[in-house]
Amino acid sequence: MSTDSSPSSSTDAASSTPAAAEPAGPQRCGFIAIVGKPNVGKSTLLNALVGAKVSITSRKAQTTRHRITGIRTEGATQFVFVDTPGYQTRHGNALNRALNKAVLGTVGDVDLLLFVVEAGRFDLADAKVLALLPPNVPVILVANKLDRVHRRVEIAPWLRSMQERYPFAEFFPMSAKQPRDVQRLLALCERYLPEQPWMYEADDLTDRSERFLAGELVREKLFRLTGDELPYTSTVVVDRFEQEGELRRIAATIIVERESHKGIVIGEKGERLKRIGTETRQELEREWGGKVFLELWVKVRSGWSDDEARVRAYGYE
Ligand SMILES: Nc1nc2c(ncn2[C@@H]2O[C@H](COP(=O)(O)OP(=O)(O)OP(=O)(O)O)[C@@H](O)[C@H]2O)c(=O)[nH]1
Repeated sequence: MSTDSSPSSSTDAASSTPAAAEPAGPQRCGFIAIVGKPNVGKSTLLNALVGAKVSITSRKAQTTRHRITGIRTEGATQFVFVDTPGYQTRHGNALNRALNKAVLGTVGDVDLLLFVVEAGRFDLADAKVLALLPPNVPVILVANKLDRVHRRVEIAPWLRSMQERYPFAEFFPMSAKQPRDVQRLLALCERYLPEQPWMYEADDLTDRSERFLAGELVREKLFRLTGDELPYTSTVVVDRFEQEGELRRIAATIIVERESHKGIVIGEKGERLKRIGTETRQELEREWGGKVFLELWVKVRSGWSDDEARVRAYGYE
């Protein structure tokens, strides 16, 4: 079993090569999917690996619904990351069927899988994701949130028990919040990517549009600021995105299932909705370096998550 606590000198060299330098060897490029049950830290890890905010994070489970590609180019290697929605097993409605399809569609055609769990833990929800992994793709077990494990001696026997569950290619205990761990994981991933020309420009971060990012950020603020009050079936649709010089005009609608949820989103005297808007606008302005005009609406569409056609219309398939 390799726990990769001591990366070889060749990977050290690769990880310390500045991104701008002319790559020495042949180009490498490949797809990496990050999978795992909700809330294990997939989005945090993706952002850390890419080195920029491309996927939203939240303490609330189930915030990532779309496939998001983050790209990192370092030395001669281009890592193309694919984030997947948390695998949903509790409900069988149309929204969840679409989510599960997205997971299955993503994992089959990648070069490497990062299966993320919380270090020292493995439960039924983890097992259900593990059961979906295709046998022909190498899988690194990422035991995340190691900083939360107080009794480190228990990690070795836990890793051995994990070894019996699946033929993992590597075992990697880490914390997605620890930059040194992230850099070591990147070096490890590099070894699994094929020699082939890059698919993107060296400075591309994501192939998702600004419009998409705007919707994701509204969703992030929505869930952050409503805590556990709002069910995950609420969503955001960007109705309008226009750019005039440095100014972006955005109109978005938060869609909820019940009148009572609408009240939660709007808050007392409209305070909460206002805060969701302000925080989103400020973050987008920082990200793009230009002014943003953001209009937010809240609409009730009861039963939308049970309606296949609507789920498709909102972009989940
Ligand atoms: N202490 C600690 N917390 C972490 C670490 N990685 C992630 N977290 C926290 O765990 C929570 C969930 O992280 P996310 O990145 O949103 O998890 P996710 O797996 O993408 O969640 P879904 O989108 O629901 O599938 C957040 O509060 C993170 O800050 C870590 O290494 N250590």
